[in-house]
Amino acid sequence: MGYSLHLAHLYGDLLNTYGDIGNVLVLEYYAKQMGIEFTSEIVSIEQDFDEKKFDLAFFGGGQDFEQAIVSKDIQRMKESLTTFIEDDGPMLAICGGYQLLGQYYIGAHGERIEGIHALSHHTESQINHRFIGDITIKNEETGETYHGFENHNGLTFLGEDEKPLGIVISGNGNNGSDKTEGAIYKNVCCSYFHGPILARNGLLAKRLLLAALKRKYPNDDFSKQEALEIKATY
Ligand SMILES: NC(=O)CC[C@H](N)C(=O)O
Repeated sequence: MGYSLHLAHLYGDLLNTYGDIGNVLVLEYYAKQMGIEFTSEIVSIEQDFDEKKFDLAFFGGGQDFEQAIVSKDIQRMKESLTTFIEDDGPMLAICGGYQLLGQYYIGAHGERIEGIHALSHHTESQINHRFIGDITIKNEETGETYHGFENHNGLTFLGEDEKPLGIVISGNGNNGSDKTEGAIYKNVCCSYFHGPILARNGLLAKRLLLAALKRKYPNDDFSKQEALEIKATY
């Protein structure tokens, strides 16, 4: 049987800090090795997100200026994106995208940039400071270590129903104080990692692809795809 996955690249023309689009290329790269036909399309300003059309979604990072534009437009998609997430749709959200899935983000000039409230975290602002540099974290459940580069003003605080993507080994992470980095809620995976995150952490790409396959083809056996070996690339 031939497998296919179709990805929504949310605001891919506006939010693409440090080549976040590379995450889509990496998903395509591993999908090919797993025998999956992989396609993607950008869903942006004034377009609709049809939750039945997509098997996974990617939402990249951006600067406050672009984020404010996206914040206004994305409220139209609040319902369909929330339905997708609650229905176990796999999604990867980075930095600005991560912030916009949550309650709100206070920008560098104190402005409130509204999120879609699909996830329970919220993001405050640092005063005249950014977290910039290399970062390493470890996911406590899988034991996997992830490497990346962070550059953000926002200080994110997780909600009670969210788990961190990892515990900070070196670097700052969500807020520099509670040792958490990123968020996991259902099949949504959020992080401040640029790099792009999946180019340096192929195991995470594999997890997202497997989640999408299992959700779309619930009766199939994916042990062959699970066996795909991914070499460390960081
Ligand atoms: N790199 C980003 O996506 C940055 C997100 C946001 N503008 C911040 O500074 O926190």
